[in-house]
Amino acid sequence: MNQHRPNGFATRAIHLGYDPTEHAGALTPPLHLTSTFAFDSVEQGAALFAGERAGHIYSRISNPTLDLLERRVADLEGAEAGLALASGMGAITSVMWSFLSPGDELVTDRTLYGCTFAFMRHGLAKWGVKITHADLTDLDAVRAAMGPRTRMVYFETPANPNMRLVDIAAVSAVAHRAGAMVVVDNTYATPVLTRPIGLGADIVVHSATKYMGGHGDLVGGIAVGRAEDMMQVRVVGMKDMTGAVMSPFNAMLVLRGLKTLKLRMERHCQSAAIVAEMLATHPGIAAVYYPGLAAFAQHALAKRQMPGFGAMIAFELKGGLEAGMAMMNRLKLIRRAVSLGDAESLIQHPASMTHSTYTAEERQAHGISEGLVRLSVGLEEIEDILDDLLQALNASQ
Ligand SMILES: CSC/C=C(/NCc1c(COP(=O)(O)O)cnc(C)c1O)C(=O)O
Repeated sequence: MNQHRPNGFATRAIHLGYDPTEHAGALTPPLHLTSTFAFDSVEQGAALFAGERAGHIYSRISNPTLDLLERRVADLEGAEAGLALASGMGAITSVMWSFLSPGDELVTDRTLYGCTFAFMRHGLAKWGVKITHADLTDLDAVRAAMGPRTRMVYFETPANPNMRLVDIAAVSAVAHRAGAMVVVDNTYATPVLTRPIGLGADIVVHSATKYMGGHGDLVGGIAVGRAEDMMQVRVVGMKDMTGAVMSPFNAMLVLRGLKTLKLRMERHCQSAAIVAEMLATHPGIAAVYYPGLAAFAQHALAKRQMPGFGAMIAFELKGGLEAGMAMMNRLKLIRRAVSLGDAESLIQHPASMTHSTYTAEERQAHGISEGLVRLSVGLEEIEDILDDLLQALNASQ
């Protein structure tokens, strides 16, 4: 991950787009806690509404604190423009509503975060969008899934919860040949480890709740892409259809999180690699899914697509669901909680929690086993993380 170059990632994450001399010398950007903006004149207000002048009208449309966050995240992702939203689901739904209409088709991977899966199956499908799940690791399957009305290909890489990877460049080439746009949920990797725009994606979405905020103290979402696409999501999907706007206060917290994102990801990845190696050799473990392990089915793609392998690990115990739940209940330091990407290590059971939106049959069909355990490796001392996992694992031996 050593991408040092003038104005490198960490430098831009701290400085891009803000000059203290333009704000009374304030080192940190001002927080614009305002719902609305006053006009010099009725004519100026009318010109702003007509789009004839640039400026702020109302904080459900835009806000100066959000502006800075949007510019910074777009830059870090290598995109033209960005949009800050109330949550990851706010970002995902605002993008989908902006570009999909009844009769359109959406091709998506076999593994998705539970609420994304539910939105597609029980939201979009109800409004006449055809959802096709395909194995996006098989390019022939992607080609076969593309139809005359396929408008969008959507996937997560690595995917929540079983760590499936998708070859962004390869799938984007197939999708673009078929006239479809590519939307990638980059929550698990972050732009530190993967920048899908540079690999062919048209739009990237994030749950900023996770690594970008990084401290478990906010819910937020991000979308980045071409300027005209982001304007479409801003004025159609977000402003009118979901209203899923980020608060300026949360934008300030995400701006603060971004300053240490690269530093935190380096530590997260370092610790996760050690934990994954321990799990892979522990007698009580039946399977470990971590892109950085040589035994990981898509390790070659992981090495090609990711300079670091992230901090999410999925694994199964030999005693299945019962052993997994007993182990999780014996943990003392690692918190039993959903969400991920926090300073605190978090562990949860997808089948009964984050992916309980799937039926048991759907989970089986989508590669989410009943006994799967998902671990978000935090920033505690690695010795303490290992001690907690080992005491919980060994008690069952
Ligand atoms: C109730 S479960 C807690 C949330 C979890 N995930 C969220 C998530 C979202 C949606 O992001 P928000 O709307 O900010 O939660 C989008 N994309 C991905 C890959 C995600 O993991 C979770 O614990 O897996």
